Amino acid sequence: MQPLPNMRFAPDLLTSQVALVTGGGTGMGRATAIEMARCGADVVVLGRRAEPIEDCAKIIRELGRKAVAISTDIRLPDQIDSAMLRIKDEFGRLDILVNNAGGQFVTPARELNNKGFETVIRNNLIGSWQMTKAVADHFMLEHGGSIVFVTACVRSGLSGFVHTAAARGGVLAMMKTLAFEWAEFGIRLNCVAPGTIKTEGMDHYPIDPEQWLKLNRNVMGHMGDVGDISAAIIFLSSSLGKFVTGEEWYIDGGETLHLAHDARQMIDAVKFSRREPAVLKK
Ligand SMILES: CCCCC/C=C/C(=O)SCCNC(=O)CCNC(=O)[C@H](O)C(C)(C)COP(=O)(O)OP(=O)(O)OC[C@H]1O[C@@H](n2cnc3c(N)ncnc32)[C@H](O)[C@@H]1OP(=O)(O)O
Ligand SMILES: NC(=O)C1=CN([C@@H]2O[C@H](COP(=O)(O)OP(=O)(O)OC[C@H]3O[C@@H](n4cnc5c(N)ncnc54)[C@H](OP(=O)(O)O)[C@@H]3O)[C@@H](O)[C@H]2O)C=CC1
Repeated sequence: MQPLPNMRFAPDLLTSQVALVTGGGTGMGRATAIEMARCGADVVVLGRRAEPIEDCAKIIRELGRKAVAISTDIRLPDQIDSAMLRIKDEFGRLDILVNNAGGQFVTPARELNNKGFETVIRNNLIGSWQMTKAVADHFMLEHGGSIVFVTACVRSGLSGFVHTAAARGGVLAMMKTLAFEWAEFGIRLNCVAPGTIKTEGMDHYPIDPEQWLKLNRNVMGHMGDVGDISAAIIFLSSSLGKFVTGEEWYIDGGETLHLAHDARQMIDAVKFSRREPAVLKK
């Protein structure tokens, strides 16, 4: 597990709020769940494996907040319904949903079969929809709330990840649609799109952090940390973001600035091309 980032917000920012973080046992979800508790929220930590979510809930309880860990697969509606009933029972309300759970694998599109594509769509798009709809039906259409989706930087596609590019693009369009439809119920929805963030999730990828840096070319020259993402999520979830809805926020260390043309290269191509282009050599 990574060390926790320093506290960034006022300790009463989320007082009286109940938050649910999917994928809350590890990585960015864990950091967000714990930071929300430090800001005064009670927290539901959700994920499939019991151990990481229980561990996170224990840390939150040690901070003096109420926390429950609920083992749930966001792809399974029956499990989601049970989770909602448990939350109603334990807390009576839910003010914040962070749709952070997700994952994918790297593959060229030509080698991806239909089952693999559907697997990632089910996890990263349909899972987020099911959680969002359940939370709205059970809680937020009645008393309002805030929903943040953790997506990815897919504005220009994402080579090697066609499945997740499609899923995250779908989440963005869904989020904007719901932000319009549900504004009248006091529900705000936004996306946070991380660039390359150092988490245990990265261990699933066949590449070390130094290689990642060469590939993603962010202008800061280092990976982000979980606190960079939790800070953005908490800003949007809390009263600090009360006038923000339907937005997508790239937290990527300037990774996507490379989409722009660098005219300095006309003057001195060698001096200014500081990094290798992100082309995977065969
Ligand atoms: C967004 C891009 C930015 C770059 C960096 C991003 C980093 C992160 O997001 S890190 C944090 C997220 N964590 C992960 O990504 C975790 C790693 N991935 C997974 O755990 C899994 O791949 C999964 C969650 C996406 C799917 O798991 P599961 O539902 O258990 O699916 P199966 O393993 O049963 O596979 C079903 C089906 O999918 C195809 N498939 C799975 N893995 C691969 C693979 N490595 N290569 C090609 N195809 C794969 C395949 O069709 C599988 O069916 P079978 O062949 O019958 O097993
Ligand atoms: N790290 C990065 O650079 C980037 C990450 N992202 C996305 O950000 C999010 C957080 O990633 P990160 O913290 O790095 O990685 P992690 O792998 O640490 O977090 C993913 C979490 O999601 C949970 N999860 C996955 N599938 C399901 C499911 N079907 N039901 C319930 N929980 C599930 C996992 O727990 P369990 O397996 O126990 O269910 C795990 O705790 C993910 O959606 C990821 O794809 C996007 C861009 C870049």
